[in-house]
Amino acid sequence: MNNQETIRVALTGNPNSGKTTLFNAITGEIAHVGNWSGVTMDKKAGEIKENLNQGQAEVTAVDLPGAYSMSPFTSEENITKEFVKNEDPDVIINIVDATNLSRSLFFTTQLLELGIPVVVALNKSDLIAKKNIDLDREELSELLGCPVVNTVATKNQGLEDLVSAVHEVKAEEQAAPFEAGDVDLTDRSAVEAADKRRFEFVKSIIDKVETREVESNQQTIQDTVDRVVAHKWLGIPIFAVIMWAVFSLSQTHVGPLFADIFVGWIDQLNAGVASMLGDSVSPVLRAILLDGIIGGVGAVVGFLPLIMVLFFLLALLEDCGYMARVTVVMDRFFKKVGLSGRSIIPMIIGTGCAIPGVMATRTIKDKRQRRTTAMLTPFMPCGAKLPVIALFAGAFFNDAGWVGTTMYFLGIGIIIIGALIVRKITGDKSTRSPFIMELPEYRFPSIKRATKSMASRGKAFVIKAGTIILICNAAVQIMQTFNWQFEVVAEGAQSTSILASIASPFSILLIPLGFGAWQLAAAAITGFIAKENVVGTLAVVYSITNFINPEEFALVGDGTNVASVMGLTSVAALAYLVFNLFTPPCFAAIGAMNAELESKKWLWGAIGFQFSVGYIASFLTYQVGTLITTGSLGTGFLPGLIAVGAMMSVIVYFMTDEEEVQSEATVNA
Ligand SMILES: Nc1nc2c(ncn2[C@@H]2O[C@H](COP(=O)(O)OP(=O)(O)OP(=O)(O)O)[C@@H](O)[C@H]2O)c(=O)[nH]1
Ligand SMILES: [Mg+2]
Repeated sequence: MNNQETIRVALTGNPNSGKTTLFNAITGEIAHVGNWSGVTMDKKAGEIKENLNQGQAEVTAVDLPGAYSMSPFTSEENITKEFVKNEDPDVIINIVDATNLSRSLFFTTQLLELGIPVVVALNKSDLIAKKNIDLDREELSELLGCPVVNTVATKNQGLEDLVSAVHEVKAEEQAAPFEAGDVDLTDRSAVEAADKRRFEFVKSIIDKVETREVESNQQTIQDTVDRVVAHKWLGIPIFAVIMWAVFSLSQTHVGPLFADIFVGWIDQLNAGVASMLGDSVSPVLRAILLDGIIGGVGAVVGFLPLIMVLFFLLALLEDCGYMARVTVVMDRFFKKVGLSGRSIIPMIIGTGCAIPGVMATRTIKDKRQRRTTAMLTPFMPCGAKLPVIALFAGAFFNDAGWVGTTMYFLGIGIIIIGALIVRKITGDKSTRSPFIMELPEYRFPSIKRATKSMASRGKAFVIKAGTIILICNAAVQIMQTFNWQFEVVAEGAQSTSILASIASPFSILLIPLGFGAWQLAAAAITGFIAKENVVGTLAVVYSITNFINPEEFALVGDGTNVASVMGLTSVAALAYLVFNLFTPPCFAAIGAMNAELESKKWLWGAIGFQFSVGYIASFLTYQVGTLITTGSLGTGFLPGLIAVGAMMSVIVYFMTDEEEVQSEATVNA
């Protein structure tokens, strides 16, 4: 083999076997790892680190989505299948979960039939002893006819051996231990018969190389925990309590301590720039710089510590294996409303950011389920919405942890109702594909992994604040400073500014929701560019530089003036929060929806639906809330009722539209 050439290595294996972890370990990249199946959606390439490679030919590794077999099943498995078949890698590293051999070797034997040299990485080999499994690695290597290397990807163990095995086999001929022979792939029963023979072959290997003790103590404990945590009813209140704890910790206890320091810095920066500018610059420019850019961005960035604490805690929950249990609890409800259990993963990813969440719907085979999931995923409150939640919980509700928790559960509730409505609209003809979520073992969560996950999300947040949020705040400040004749608006005549005149017509629509002020409408509108903008714009339009009170070590609470400046009742504030969280997501997420929905009709339907849902939920929050707290209905009840009624009738009209159902039926026929 020519030493100058690059060797292309494909990393393949079952979902959750540790492909991405291994990929990161050998290349030094930082692709996303998650403790459940289906995390990687697309292939990703990277160079293997020098020190592992001992000066041999360069090696490019490609991380692929997990697959159980070579037969096309869902689209992410297709990526794997197509890559292996078309791109003809020089070597395949098959990552096998050493604790789950019986499920993995089926795919391994298929890979060995391709005529491409294979190296098996027996990953997670640290867990073998813990689970009282005995594996004869040499025997396995003999029976498969390919090198088998023990690895622990999380601890960088076995990587040198793995890479040198790759160099050893790269030009080797390997004989497949099992040949399926010529199978007519269109003949279902022939394929099934071939699969059966393969399973028997795999079983014969397992019998020879593996001995398992029946059930370890640890597994029994794990089962007991699962019986409670993943219980069909108990699981929900447990989830609620855990989310509440996460919000309370990040928002009331730990987060504000860091936020305080942060806000101190922003204050200093503001003062520093102010004195630097002196009186030399015009007051308009001064306002744009200090109030618009530093004030607006600072108001958003001030929430960064809170969000990082929250992300850290969520990463811990994911890493210890708890989040996978939540999917089991939710699966029951999702199946009932015509979604697949697979829909849960996009939604959990969506709690970080709706864009990768929507993209993750690609793993759903059924088109209708995929589209429904893509249009409903943005209802999960994403990271960008957290500052908005934090601001309103702080300013109006004394940092209560229930505010965030309620928003999460409201999101889940809307998704379930939304799924029902979409099913009714499209007519449910699809078969329910079975969803097997392999529950990962509980384990002690890694502080390091959680820190990394937090840091990468924090970094994305800061980059966004320094770019798009900054530009928006500057624009908002300018539009607020000038009127259409480009004259500086006078004190007291703020309603003549460009911003006010654009936002005012919209604010009329918002009167029945309890917040018909142009400032609030403007913040909601900029929120469509990025949801953090809601906070930034509010800071600019109300000239509040900090939402976090440095003196009190806390978010703005009772004592401060944010609530009174906005002139909202608590109920109206809650309605405003609901409106911002549950109307359509930011434009970037809408772009992702467009890509996954693959239909303009679905896209506009989805946006219309999201807007109606947000409006109706907000209307109900304000009107019912006002009725309960004051004994009478809020302002604009009647026009609001008419608007809500109109939206609902459009939805109901589509739900009962026979033609729609028929066209679906012909497609299925
Ligand atoms: N104990 C142990 N855990 C591991 C090891 N390698 C990976 N893991 C864990 O296994 C889980 C799955 O890892 P990923 O790298 O995301 O798995 P993947 O194969 O890329 O999964 P998909 O992309 O979903 O197909 C993560 O929680 C890892 O921390 C290992 O060697 N030992
Ligand atoms: Mg992966």
